Amino acid sequence: MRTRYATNPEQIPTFDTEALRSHYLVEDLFPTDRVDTVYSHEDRLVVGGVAPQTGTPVRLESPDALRADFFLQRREAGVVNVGTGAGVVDVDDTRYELAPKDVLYIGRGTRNISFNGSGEAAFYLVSTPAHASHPTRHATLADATPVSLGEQRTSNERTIYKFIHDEGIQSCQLVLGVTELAAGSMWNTMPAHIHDRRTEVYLYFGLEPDQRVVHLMGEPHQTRNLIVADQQAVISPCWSIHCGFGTANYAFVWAMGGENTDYGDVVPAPITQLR
Ligand SMILES: O=C(O)C(=O)C[C@H](O)C(=O)CO
Ligand SMILES: [Zn+2]
Repeated sequence: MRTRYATNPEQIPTFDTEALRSHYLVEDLFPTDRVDTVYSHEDRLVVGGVAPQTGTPVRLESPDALRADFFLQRREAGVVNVGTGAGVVDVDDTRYELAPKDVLYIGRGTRNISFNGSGEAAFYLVSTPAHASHPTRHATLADATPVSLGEQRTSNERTIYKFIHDEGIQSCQLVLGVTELAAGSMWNTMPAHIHDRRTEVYLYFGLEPDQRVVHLMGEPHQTRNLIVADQQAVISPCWSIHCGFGTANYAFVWAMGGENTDYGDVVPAPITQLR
């Protein structure tokens, strides 16, 4: 398990490109037949990934840093298949087949979780501390709450699929969904926003290997950029905007943890005030 400590917006002017990347960008998150995890001290979010290849079940072990008997002893998790084909997640005695972009919410107290696939599935995991146990739920894009935003004129036409939120799959604090950009639209989350009560992580996927997303972060009056490749994540502290534009089409998983599960609890960062 890798660790990322929390940062303060006053540090941003002192960070060069490498410092920005080492604090906020998560690379190499999908090793073959092994689960990798990153523990962020921003709201204690854990992100993880695995690309199961051989058909052998890959078990989610509890890293020492959690000091737990099993990974979800005091946590809940959302899993999204960000690969190109189906894969299987075994949760205790139940088997879930996840098509690309399917989501599985796994409640606190679940002891045994393993990932199976033969090369096409890639499982992304986001976990937050949990004080109660909610039922495990599998959902497809068709089950999610879709919200259409943006327009072609501003190159930000997109559909936001909300899966885990206060009016969808119930959780303690995890909020999670998937956003798809319309063909020809490049901007996500523009106009941007911040949410002081929640940390957010974006995981970009479905981007061709030779293309990139330019992700903007920082306080609205002091922005920076990170150049992000396919299947890489960006940690966004509560004081930071999080938006980006791709050099080609892409999708992303957004996931939050913190004070509430109210998707709408955001403060807009108007385009004209960005610097
Ligand atoms: O394109 C968008 O706009 C988003 O997907 C925004 C995210 O859902 C988000 O940042 C939620 O706080
Ligand atoms: Zn947000």
